[in-house]
Amino acid sequence: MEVAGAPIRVQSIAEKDLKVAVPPQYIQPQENRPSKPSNGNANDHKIPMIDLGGDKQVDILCGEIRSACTEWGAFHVINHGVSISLLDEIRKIGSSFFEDLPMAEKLRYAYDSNSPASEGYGSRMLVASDDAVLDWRDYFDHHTFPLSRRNPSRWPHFPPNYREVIEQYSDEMKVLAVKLLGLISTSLGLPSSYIEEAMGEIYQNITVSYYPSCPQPELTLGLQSHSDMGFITLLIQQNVAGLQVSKNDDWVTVDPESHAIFVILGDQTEIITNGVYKSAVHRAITNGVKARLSIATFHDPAKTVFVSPAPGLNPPPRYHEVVYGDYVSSWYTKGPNGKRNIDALLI
Ligand SMILES: O=C(O)CCC(=O)C(=O)O
Ligand SMILES: [Fe+2]
Repeated sequence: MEVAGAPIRVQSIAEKDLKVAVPPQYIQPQENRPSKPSNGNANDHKIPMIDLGGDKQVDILCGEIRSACTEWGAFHVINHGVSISLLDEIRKIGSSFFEDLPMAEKLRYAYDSNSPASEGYGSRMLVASDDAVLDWRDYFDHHTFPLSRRNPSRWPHFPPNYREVIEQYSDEMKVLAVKLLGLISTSLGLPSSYIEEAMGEIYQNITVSYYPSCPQPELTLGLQSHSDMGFITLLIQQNVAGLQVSKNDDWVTVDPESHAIFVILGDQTEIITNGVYKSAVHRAITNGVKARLSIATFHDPAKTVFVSPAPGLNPPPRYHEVVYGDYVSSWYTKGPNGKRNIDALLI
């Protein structure tokens, strides 16, 4: 945890005269360091791109979703219904907050280091213990749904349209998330509202992550390997690559596609689909020359919701029922460590 009154952000480390070496807390053990990504042209390394627009038949669309979810647990979507200008706008206000505001101004929005997953500007979301290796990342987390959690006065006041853009983006991403959860349910022969109803009220967070350029990208990670805890994450990147998805013991780089939205299945989707669809293990690497920006929109259930495999799907049940709040607590105490948390639920 941070020392009160002395918050450290990766951006301030990167801007000091540390041009040649990163502080030791950021150096990953050998086995976690990013080796050369093999992102060849082989078909099994091509992340699916699904077109949601047009008048494609639902069974064709669901076939594409099923194959992407089975093989990857992640896929790009285009013609998703969110305007491209809104994607551009949120990328713009996100980088402006990190790059145009002085550190002292940004720190006025610092998250509460005593409460895990609190809203605001931080750098240590996934740190389970004091000796954990640190991610080369700063972020701003916004609580956006349910509306009772949404309080734009806690978000940046610069650039002036920042809060308005986040609100609009939040609303549009929720619509897309519900649509995708419907298609995912249908693609498994479940009623289209199955997952949405099992989730109950949707809890949505938007995390803008900023990865300053790093003097030793070969030794560090922007974000350690993990799967997301909730149901579905919708992610966009700016033009610098860095997100990687694990596939057959290899890391595949996700190309930043400016018009597309990247869909990542979380652990609760793996549980409810009884493992037919697996959550995607992913991480972010750093860049030696350029800073990188991503915006991830998470969709989770309330902490009191029980999640269990849909009856009759791929029997017998392979996961224990879990109370979502317990799952989150275990994640924050033990750290993500790949998929260790969901593995603990395997029957
Ligand atoms: O920066 C990225 O592309 C990954 C972000 C991510 O995986 C997360 O915030 O959970
Ligand atoms: Fe993630």
